[in-house]
Amino acid sequence: MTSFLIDGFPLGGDRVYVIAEVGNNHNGSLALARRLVDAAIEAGADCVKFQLRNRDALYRRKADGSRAEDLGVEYIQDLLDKVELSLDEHREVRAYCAQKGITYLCTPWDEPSVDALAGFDVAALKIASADLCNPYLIAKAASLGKPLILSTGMSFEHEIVRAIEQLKALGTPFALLHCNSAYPAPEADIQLGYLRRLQELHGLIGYSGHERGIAITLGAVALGAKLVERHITLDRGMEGPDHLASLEPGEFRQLVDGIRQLELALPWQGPGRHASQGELLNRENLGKSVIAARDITRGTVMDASMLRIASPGQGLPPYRLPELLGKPAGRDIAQGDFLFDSDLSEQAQEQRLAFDLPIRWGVPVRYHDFLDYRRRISPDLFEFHLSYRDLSLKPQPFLAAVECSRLVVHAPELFENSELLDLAADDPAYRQRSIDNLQRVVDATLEIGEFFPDADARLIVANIGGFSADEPRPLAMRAELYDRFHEACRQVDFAGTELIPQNMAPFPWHFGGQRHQNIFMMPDELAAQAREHDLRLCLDLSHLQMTCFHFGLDFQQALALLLPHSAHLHVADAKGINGEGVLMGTGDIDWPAAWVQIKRHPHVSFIPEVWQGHKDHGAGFWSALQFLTRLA
Ligand SMILES: C=C(OP(=O)(O)O)C(=O)O
Repeated sequence: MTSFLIDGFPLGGDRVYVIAEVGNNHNGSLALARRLVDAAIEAGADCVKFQLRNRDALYRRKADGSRAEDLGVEYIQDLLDKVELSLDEHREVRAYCAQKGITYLCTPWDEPSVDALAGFDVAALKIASADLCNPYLIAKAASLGKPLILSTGMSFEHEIVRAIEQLKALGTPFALLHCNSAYPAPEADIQLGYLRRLQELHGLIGYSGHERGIAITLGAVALGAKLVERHITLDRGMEGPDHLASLEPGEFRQLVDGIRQLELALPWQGPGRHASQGELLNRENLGKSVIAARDITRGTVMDASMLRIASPGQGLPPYRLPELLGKPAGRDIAQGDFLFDSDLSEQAQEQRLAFDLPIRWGVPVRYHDFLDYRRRISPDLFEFHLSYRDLSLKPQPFLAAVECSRLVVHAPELFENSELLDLAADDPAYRQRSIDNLQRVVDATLEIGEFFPDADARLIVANIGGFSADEPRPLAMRAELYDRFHEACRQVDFAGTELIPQNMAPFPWHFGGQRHQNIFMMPDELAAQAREHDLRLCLDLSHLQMTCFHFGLDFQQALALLLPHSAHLHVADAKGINGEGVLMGTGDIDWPAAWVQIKRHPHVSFIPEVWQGHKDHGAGFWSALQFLTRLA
């Protein structure tokens, strides 16, 4: 086991440990040292590190006390004369770090410095590259019983192996940092790929970088570095040995942000490659499928001339076309229709289906498939998912009267000119267009409503907006966003329809990409909105689960809070933060517990809203409804 804790931080996990190395960049000034601690905290570092030298012990002296050295050593010694902090000042810096709540680490450059740090209650010790080949200092540092971080710059592999063997024999937990000890280090000398070799030698590796910029250090993280050390300075132009190889605070912040992004991007849920939820959405829209090249009547044996490949990607993928050849069509397939898995089986399709469920249920439909569904099921409701194009169609040709006790219409998310519905938009003109669009949805709902004479309610589900592109809006803005939404609603003539805003997940997908949601997301806010504004909600359980997952909330508690305020449910499971709409039982929701709660609220209705449920004549919806029937 190579991982260990530094001050409670588990090294070796998904999160990278970021060390802001002050080294001597304080230039001997206690005030500057404190400012660098503040800058490191501000930049998001996990730890701030210093260097401690006992100059008498560290450097040799001739018998006469002189220190005549080569030019290079003399230059370094002269610089160090100017930039050291006294031991008392180091103690003050250590106390300042404790006060500010950031881990303090230090590199002792000699044995008396190890002794001094023994009194500092350090969480770990760093061994500089210059001491990797110094088993005496390594042994002395290990004697404190703390974990060690060792840099491997300026050394040869046999020296690294020797240090590893020494520490293993001592039983000291340690990490090894790949490093090139030039300040700044030329890119071509860094040999970042050596990280892979280092990882073979020892499982826990990191990178101590002295190059310019942040790209190479980010690359080190991509190659497996679990610790990263970079110098921090307030001004790269200052005099001192390390400033030129340091990052200024803004750059350090960019480095930390980049590392945190990589932490999200690097984990791989193998084996194999899985398409993400966002990709699946895009695959549906952009991908290709097998479709009928002409009308195929039931029983006709299919051959290549009857099939072709076209977009979108909602049917069988192109590489499965050969499986259909020689099979008799199990149904009448119209030219342009997708072919599905069910077209590969001999089983009769399109039989009627019935579900025995304790609350009112329905399925999502588009105008063009409504009559198909109506032939196969007798649900309590249909939920029409409208696109903005549908709003310019007359619904009459697509519909027939039904005896449903409820009508639900899902407003389009996207309108002309790629504009999302946003009743809380910053731009008043944009908001006005959203209001007008919502009014068009109301008008369409009234027309569809004529086919639902027995409906007790004509509900309009809407994702009402309040999202942002690059980052969440400040918390303090939420009240204003809600106010804008309510003001917008006052301008719509609902004419006997009822708007039920849908709760959203923290990162909704728009145009196949991720956004940040700011309102109608947190359970307590949703409940307060419903109470204070006499609103009923469309509660999307998959969104709710993702919200609870992201913010560490209890899903069942949130459900209990929101069911009394809900008119209608979208029922699907969710996995993690982005696995939206997965089939029940394949995600994170405890369904038996959720279903017991839902059954206590007979006023709600629901549709299964599982991802791609409509495909293959609603195969996903039927599985979802059967799953719930078994729970009921
Ligand atoms: C010089 C140091 O380390 P590195 O060799 O990683 O630059 C140090 O920790 O003081």
